[in-house]
Amino acid sequence: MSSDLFSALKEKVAGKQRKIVFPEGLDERILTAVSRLANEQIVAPIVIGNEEAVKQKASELGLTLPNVEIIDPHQYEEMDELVRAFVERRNGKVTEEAARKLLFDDENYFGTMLVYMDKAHGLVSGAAHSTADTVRPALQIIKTKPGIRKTSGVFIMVRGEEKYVFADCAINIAPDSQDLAEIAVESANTAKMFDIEPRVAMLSFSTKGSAKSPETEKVVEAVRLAKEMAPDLVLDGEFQFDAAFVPSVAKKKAPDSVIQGDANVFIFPSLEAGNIGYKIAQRLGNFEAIGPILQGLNKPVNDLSRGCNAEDVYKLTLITAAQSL
Ligand SMILES: CC(C)(COP(=O)(O)OP(=O)(O)OC[C@H]1O[C@@H](n2cnc3c(N)ncnc32)[C@H](O)[C@@H]1OP(=O)(O)O)[C@@H](O)C(=O)NCCC(=O)NCCS
Ligand SMILES: CC(=O)OP(=O)(O)O
Repeated sequence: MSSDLFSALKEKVAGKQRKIVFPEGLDERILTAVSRLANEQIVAPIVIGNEEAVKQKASELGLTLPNVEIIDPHQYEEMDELVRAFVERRNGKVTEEAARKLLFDDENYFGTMLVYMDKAHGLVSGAAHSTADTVRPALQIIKTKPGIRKTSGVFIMVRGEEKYVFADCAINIAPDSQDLAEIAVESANTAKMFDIEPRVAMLSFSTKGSAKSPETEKVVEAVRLAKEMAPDLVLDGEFQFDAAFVPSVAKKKAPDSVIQGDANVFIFPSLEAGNIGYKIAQRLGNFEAIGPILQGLNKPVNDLSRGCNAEDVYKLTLITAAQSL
């Protein structure tokens, strides 16, 4: 199923020559994926780094980089233009001197500015940087789409024929009810991009009032808000995971719900739950975890897990290119 999913994405982006920036030019996994993408002519990669060092590393790895653009921030002729635009975008929050230093020293800020300035269509980073360092430039510069308050990160969890969406597993540490409702609606939209007809479960440690606490009430309110935001969406909660996923348990715990153990989009109540939950499914349940895919940004920027391999980089790049169309 995972290979079907990616053949469809490949077909979608092939020939479109989407320019995707890779700030981590010296990472072996990144270079391996870039070489494959360039040789297959699926995207037009832009690698950030010292040209000689990147070429040397590629040659040590036995990789070719046909038609790969390598940009060294220290040699970049349009740096002044980037600095001016960055200062203007940050609107008083960064001085010219600090902006110049960030763009020279931090490849994620530099790469994100290339996307913001329409010199590239999307960015993939995070193989060697924490999520915070990878996404902060995007939150500050690219920002969220009109009508969306918060960006969030979903994983597509794939095992054989099974496909599920888990969110938020990457960004919002302590989402409130409004955040959770927005994450649910956005995740349902992302699910459709992967041919998943969304059936959304808002998760908790309680099912339909079996426990009451500020944590469970937060999810109950999120369900109410999400139904208001997207009345046609199949969505319910609050559910424990078994009530959302196992039909016989749903019959006992939530017999009147529209979800009868057949949810496929799972919204976790906190980042602790979401990040731990996806890694357990990945490492104990043998699910392939594709993502995190950031949703709600004006332009696609995606963050890899530092535990990724070259195949993960390749796949997240296909998703990034598809998001940019
Ligand atoms: C995402 C994260 C880095 C943002 O934290 P931060 O850098 O301290 O952010 P700040 O609160 O200083 O905000 C920086 C900017 O980002 C914006 N921002 C913060 N969170 C945002 C969100 N979820 N969506 C959109 N914008 C957001 C702020 O509005 C602010 O914009 P401004 O400077 O233009 O006013 C932080 O929430 C975080 O570390 N999350 C957990 C990441 C993680 O480790 N995940 C697990 C591994 S995947
Ligand atoms: C998504 C995620 O958990 O990223 P990392 O493993 O890099 O912290």
